[in-house]
Amino acid sequence: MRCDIISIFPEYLEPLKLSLPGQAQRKGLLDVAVHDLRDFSHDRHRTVDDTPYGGGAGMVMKPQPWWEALEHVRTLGDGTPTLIVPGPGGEVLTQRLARELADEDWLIFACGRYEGIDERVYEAAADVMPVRVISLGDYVLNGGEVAVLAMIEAAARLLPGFMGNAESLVEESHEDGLLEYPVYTKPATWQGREVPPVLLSGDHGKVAAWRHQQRLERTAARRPDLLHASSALTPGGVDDRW
Ligand SMILES: N#Cc1c(-c2ccc3ccn(Cc4ccncc4)c3c2)n[nH]c1N
Repeated sequence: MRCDIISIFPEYLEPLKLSLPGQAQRKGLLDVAVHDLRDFSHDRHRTVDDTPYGGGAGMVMKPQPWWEALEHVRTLGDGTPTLIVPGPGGEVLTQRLARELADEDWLIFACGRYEGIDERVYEAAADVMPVRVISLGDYVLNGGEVAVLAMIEAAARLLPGFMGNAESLVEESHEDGLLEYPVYTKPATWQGREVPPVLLSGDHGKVAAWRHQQRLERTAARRPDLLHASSALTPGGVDDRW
């Protein structure tokens, strides 16, 4: 998977060189390139924003730097990329959407700031590539960079060969519609608190049953909205909602 990210704060994306995304890049599973939007603004002050038509507070990101940046990035890869624009008005990122992103060969991420990007950029981009507006959730951020970090990590960890132990992906939260079970490690007693004895029993069937029950109870307590469609309620089922 190739990811090109356009931002006025390229340093915000430095964390992609660390941990899992960094490992994926070293494994050749993920190629990440970051581009400074200001490199595509040609006035003396490298301006990328201006006042909104129709009035109102804040500034809007100018179309010309964005279009020049997108056209430049499009020359860097093979085939047709999908443009992902983080925004509070987008479809909300879910595990299912993360899988869709992981299936893409080439993603361009447009990190907006201020009050957003001139709408004509979305229109012009949609003439030459698929465009998806994606939101992290129903709260407001100041820009798209944090969202892109989350989207790339959520997708990259699903790439075949990315996670050393693919089995660890199976019973994670949201993978089948249930939240994950509680986990414990040494020591067996800590501050007078015991690890549940079943986990020390060596009985894999009982451990599996206990863990499934814990997932059901946790989901009912914290995310009852997930319970209605979870395939995990019918063992062996597949939940295509995620
Ligand atoms: N993904 C995502 C997001 C964002 C988000 C993303 C990109 C930009 C660019 C600019 N802004 C600021 C802004 C613009 C318009 N309305 C409100 C705030 C952004 C917010 N907020 N909340 C999310 N879940």
